[in-house]
Amino acid sequence: MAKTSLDKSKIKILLLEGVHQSAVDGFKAHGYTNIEYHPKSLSEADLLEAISDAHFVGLRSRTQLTEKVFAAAHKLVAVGCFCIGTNQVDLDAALSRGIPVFNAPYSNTRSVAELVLAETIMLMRGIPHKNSRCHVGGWAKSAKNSYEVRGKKLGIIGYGSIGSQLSVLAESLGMEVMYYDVVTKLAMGNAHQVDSLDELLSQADVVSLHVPELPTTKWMITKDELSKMKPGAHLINASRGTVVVIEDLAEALKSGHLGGAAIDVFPKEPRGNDDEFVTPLRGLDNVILTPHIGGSTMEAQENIGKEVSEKLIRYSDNGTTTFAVNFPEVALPSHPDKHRLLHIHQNVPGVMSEINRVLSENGINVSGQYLQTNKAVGYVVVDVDKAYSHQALEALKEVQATIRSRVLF
Ligand SMILES: NC(=O)c1ccc[n+]([C@@H]2O[C@H](COP(=O)([O-])OP(=O)(O)OC[C@H]3O[C@@H](n4cnc5c(N)ncnc54)[C@H](O)[C@@H]3O)[C@@H](O)[C@H]2O)c1
Ligand SMILES: O=C(O)[C@H](O)COP(=O)(O)O
Repeated sequence: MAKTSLDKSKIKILLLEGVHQSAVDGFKAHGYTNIEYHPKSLSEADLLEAISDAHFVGLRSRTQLTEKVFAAAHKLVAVGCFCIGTNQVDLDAALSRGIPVFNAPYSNTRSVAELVLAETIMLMRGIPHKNSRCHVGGWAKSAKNSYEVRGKKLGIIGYGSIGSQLSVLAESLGMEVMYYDVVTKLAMGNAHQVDSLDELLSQADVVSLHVPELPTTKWMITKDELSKMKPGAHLINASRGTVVVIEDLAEALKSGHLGGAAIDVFPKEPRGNDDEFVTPLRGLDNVILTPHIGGSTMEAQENIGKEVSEKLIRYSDNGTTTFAVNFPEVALPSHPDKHRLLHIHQNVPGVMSEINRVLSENGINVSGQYLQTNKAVGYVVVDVDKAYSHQALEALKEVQATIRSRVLF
């Protein structure tokens, strides 16, 4: 008799880095009960073991999914980044194995923008120093180097989801906003785009970084860029730790060239809350240090948990890949009364005709077919009568250039 439902208890979901309970609830509500949950990231050795029989993995910014890890993940079907950044995942290694990667591109953007706005005010008022004096019994009551943000210049590097929201919030406080981006971006309110990074650095009272980690943003801010900032200006980085050469920043702060900094992300971050945090910025009382919590609010984490688990569940149940960051995007209708075959192959000429040939040679009637490709990979979805799905899957496996195929009941 044809199988009509998948045994979801056999599908292992590996959740790392304390992703929100909303993700666990989402999986369970859809019948996925085999969930291995870890409140922090795993060492590489533990990760290799845990992922070896996992079908889905959910992680945040700390876990590195390298080529080596993918090579050990023999059953992996999809990856969920429960955050914005996907730089911790080797997206090409995933793609070459037919593994889509999903993320949550918007859910924590407001949280980051709010934090940066607050830090802008704190830095302009010299609060880090005043706060630390009070904590040791001092009393630094003074207006020296303490300014309103109204009328001051905020320079935003990277005017995407976070940068543009920050722009609106900062303007509501009367700040003049300028931004630098490699793409021409529509200005929010009265903000204006500048032509070069140098132009922004030389004018802004506060510079805030909101670029993704890319080869082109790696070590984007070195002592050269810092030296171009106005004396007494402040730097905020809540993007990625590899964007700023942290030793150079420490020097610029110690020399007094910069007035202060607020740093949320670091080239080296501890694996969990029990590990020591080491940075040359420790002990500088004009610096706000936060443990990569720009997006860590209850609202953001709950929303991210729901959003990414939904994307993984939709892919698992129905094959839909919309909003995958590395994979051909296919939005699929439900498939009542049919079985659905998913076929992922290298994107070379002739695969579609071969698929249709093997299906027709096996006498399989196709009731729906969907295709999308990107540069490297093609993704074909075929709906067939239930009685034929096993035979069709075997036939599809014979197609040359197949990376993987599976059936949804
Ligand atoms: N601290 C945290 O907890 C936290 C939370 C969320 C996101 N982030 C980080 O913030 C980054 C930005 O988030 P987003 O949602 O605004 O991303 P986004 O993709 O919406 O925007 C990024 C912008 O940077 C621009 N850009 C790319 N390269 C550039 C360059 N060399 N110079 C100038 N501009 C450049 C892009 O054109 C884009 O407009 C994420 O990639 C992530 O790494 C950190
Ligand atoms: O990319 C992101 O969304 C942020 O860096 C947040 O990462 P986290 O989930 O590890 O806090």
